[in-house]
Amino acid sequence: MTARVMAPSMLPGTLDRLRDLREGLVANPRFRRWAARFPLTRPVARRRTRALFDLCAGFVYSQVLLACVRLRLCELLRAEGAMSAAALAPRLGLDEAAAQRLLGAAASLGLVARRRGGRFALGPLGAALVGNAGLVAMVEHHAALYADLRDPVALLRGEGRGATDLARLWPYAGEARPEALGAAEVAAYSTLMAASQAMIAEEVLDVAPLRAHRCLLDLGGGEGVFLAAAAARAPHLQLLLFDLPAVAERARARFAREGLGGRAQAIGGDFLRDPLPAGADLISLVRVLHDHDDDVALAILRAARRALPTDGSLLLAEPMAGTPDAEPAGEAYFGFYLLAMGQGRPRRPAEIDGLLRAAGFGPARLLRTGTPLLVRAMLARPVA
Ligand SMILES: CC(C)=CCC/C(C)=C/CC/C(C)=C/C=C/C(C)=C/C=C/C=C(C)/C=C/C=C(C)/C=C/C=C(C)/C=C/CC(C)(C)O
Ligand SMILES: C[S@@+](CC[C@H](N)C(=O)[O-])C[C@H]1O[C@@H](n2cnc3c(N)ncnc32)[C@H](O)[C@@H]1O
Repeated sequence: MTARVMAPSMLPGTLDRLRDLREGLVANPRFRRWAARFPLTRPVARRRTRALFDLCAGFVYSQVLLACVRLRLCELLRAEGAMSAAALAPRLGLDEAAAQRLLGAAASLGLVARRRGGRFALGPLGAALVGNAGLVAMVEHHAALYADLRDPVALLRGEGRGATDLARLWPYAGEARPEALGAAEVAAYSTLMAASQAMIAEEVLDVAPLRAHRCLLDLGGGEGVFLAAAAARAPHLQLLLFDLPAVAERARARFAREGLGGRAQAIGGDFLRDPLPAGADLISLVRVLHDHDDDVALAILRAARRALPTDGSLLLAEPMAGTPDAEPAGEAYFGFYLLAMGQGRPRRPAEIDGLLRAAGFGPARLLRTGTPLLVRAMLARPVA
């Protein structure tokens, strides 16, 4: 018998068949009982049981986190050092047994850490929460998402579309005339975006080609936190922001507060109907495209293309689907978040590239951001 080298094109199909065979075995309860006892398969069985348990229980873990955030537990431990449950209880407004229960749960999740003498200190994950106002604001606002996800199948079937808590938070979603939104309607989401922008602006600006451009237009730029961070890095850069009138007003106030009035201009309008300001040779779309269905996303990119000179660039930055090692963040978290919001979807870089080409851009380059789970970035140039 002659040995045959497997052609590379056969490999994926063969691997898929082997995986199907394995999952077919796991789907058999008798095999699962055997594999949990057999020494060679037991470690894998335990790992998978743990993974499935975490999937079942994830919403409880999130509520433990919410309790810690609401009670400002991590800030307290940071300020005062390790403390016992008895000492922490009155500071948290809990009785000692409840404090002990919360601290035990938080320790099991890495938010706090057990110390000698029954005391608790900051844990590795709790430490990363301290001073991260954007993350704390995100955790707090998950109360709305939590309510909307109560019946995920109804959500998938489009029942109650437009009547979710998240649709109320993001009133431009599904709104025919978003430019008519008033100051009170844009305040909550603009504040949330401004607080969480700090987490991603530096990641994006680390890879943005600011030095190669004269004037940056941030489309859907919110309150201007991204542009203010760009201004600090690139003193030569002129800055333009375009957003809904009530949001642009908030950006104007921020630019004035931060002494950027001379360099930064905020223009109000609807990027789907109004002409975009001229003069920018770099346009950024930060956390904007995934908010919109494909037809609208394409219209935004076409508007950006029309506003750019042929030697200009488009910088697109947002969390994306299919990010290696962060797949659930894109597909599960942002997929269901945007479903609850009522429009948009997370896209893979190749899908964004397809939209960019249809809008008149050349092939896009994926830039290497430091934390791709939080934000990825792509750069494209117009085709002449
Ligand atoms: C010091 C020694 C000796 C050793 C140290 C070991 C070591 C290297 C430790 C690492 C320490 C470190 C640097 C930790 C850093 C941790 C960080 C930065 C954690 C950050 C976590 C960020 C999270 C979890 C962010 C979550 C973001 C969310 C949920 C964002 C949601 C965004 C939404 C909903 C946006 C909505 C907008 C819309 C509508 C979709 O357009
Ligand atoms: C998810 S927020 C992102 C804000 C900011 N780029 C950031 O990352 O913090 C999307 C922004 O797009 C703006 N926006 C939505 N629809 C718009 C439209 N039709 N015209 C102009 N801006 C719009 C919203 O007001 C909001 O500020």
